Amino acid sequence: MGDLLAQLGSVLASVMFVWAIIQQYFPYNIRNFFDKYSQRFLTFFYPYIQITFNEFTGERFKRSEAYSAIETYLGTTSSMQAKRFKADIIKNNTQPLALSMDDHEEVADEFNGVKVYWASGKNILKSQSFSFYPNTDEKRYYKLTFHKRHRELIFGPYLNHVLKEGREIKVKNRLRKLYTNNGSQWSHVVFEHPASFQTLAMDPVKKQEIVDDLTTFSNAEEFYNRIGRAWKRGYLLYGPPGTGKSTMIAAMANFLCYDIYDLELTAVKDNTELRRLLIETSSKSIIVIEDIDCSMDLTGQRKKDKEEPEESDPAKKPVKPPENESKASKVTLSGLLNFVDGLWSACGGDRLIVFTTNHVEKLDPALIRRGRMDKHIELSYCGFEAFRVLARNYLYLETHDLFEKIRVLLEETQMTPADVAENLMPKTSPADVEGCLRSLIEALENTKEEKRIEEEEKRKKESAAAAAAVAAAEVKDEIKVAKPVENGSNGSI
Ligand SMILES: Nc1ncnc2c1ncn2[C@@H]1O[C@H](COP(=O)(O)OP(=O)(O)OP(=O)(O)O)[C@@H](O)[C@H]1O
Ligand SMILES: [Mg+2]
Repeated sequence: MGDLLAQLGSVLASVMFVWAIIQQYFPYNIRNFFDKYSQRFLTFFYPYIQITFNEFTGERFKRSEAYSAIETYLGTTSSMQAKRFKADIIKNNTQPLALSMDDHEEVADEFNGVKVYWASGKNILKSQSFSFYPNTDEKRYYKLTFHKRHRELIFGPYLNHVLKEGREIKVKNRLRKLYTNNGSQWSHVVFEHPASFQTLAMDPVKKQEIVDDLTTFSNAEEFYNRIGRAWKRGYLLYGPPGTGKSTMIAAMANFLCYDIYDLELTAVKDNTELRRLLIETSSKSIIVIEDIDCSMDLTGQRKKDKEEPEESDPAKKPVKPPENESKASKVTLSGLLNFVDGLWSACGGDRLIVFTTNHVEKLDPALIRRGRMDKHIELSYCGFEAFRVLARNYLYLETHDLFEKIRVLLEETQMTPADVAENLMPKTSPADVEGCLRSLIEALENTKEEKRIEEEEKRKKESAAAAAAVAAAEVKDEIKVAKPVENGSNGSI
């Protein structure tokens, strides 16, 4: 055995020596020829295919999108196999670190029962210039190896799967942003609102319906392409103040991992500026216009139209800004309609457009028709199920003897989730659970009493008005009865 190894060693040494001579002294053409045929010879016996994904392709400074998607994908796939990782901090609620496998690691992956191998590596190019701090030029790559009989599966579905998954994980891990417009420019901060659908207090059936709708929408790129519609969806959230409209938007953004563009319509000069702002929004984002009835006077346009006949198309008429606005915003209803579903609204990827309002009845029907605002969601006063979510969030409470009383009171009164939440907010540490529930009961009873007094006064006023009307009618009748007598007496004279 020892002899055999010694012989093998000497053969290898000879081959390497000959190869070194060839490299040194043979002209380039011959070397190339030799390379080509040795490769062919090898592939004849070697049944595996290899694909290399370089970190930088073409322009040196632009990182390859495929490389970074693969890096992210392998970060999750390799976490159970690789032994050395590179870690980067990401500020994400669920995961603080993004892992990717370190150089010269190899992991296996499986797709439809086919095994493939990913290896990471790097080429180091020596720097030509002399420096005390040698500047090595590292070129990283991933190498995918698989059997040639799976060529079609790997080139098509598998690589698509890797790139799609990688991009999706990347979107989830990135820091999300909250943009707002300062005139025609978007500026942003990091979006860190902690709201989620778990903490949102509303009827669970309705909540699940919204979650399902969002999930279906975010996965429906092919469907929207097939039916020939732009991949976007409009939500109208309406309800009294403090019922969770803004909170729901934050929950939607966290659920889908989308950025938020909070559009301040009164700061937009005209329709052109509005369109420019739209074009600058990125895909996978939620465009929000809060309190749409306050930011624009869209409401009375059709009515005012009759008073001001000079502009025949109501949609073209400039929107009147609130009275204290010195600069008139020339955004029109038609400009806004185009923003929501005109040709420009289709550029870029998936987008949600969300309007919120306290007065849905004031909005122009054209603005909120299906197709523009596909889903109308009413956020209303706190019901018992919504209360239970708040009790769980604020007091870690699943059930309590006082719940039944609260259920009855909630049915009899109208209190917003914001008010209920304020009463449940612990004022001591540890929380005085019973005290919080009693303070809520007291608040509910006060609201009930106020409502009763209000209704009684209303009833009194109504009955007083009715009595006054009856008295007036009686006086009228008396006059009518008296008149013929007067006439009769006059006639007789
Ligand atoms: N449904 C809800 N679930 C959980 N918290 C809620 C809910 N509604 C209101 N809140 C609480 O009340 C506060 C106000 O809610 P939010 O700002 O979402 O109301 P809104 O409907 O947007 O009101 P407005 O119409 O005045 O803008 C939030 O900070 C949130 O903590
Ligand atoms: Mg709000």
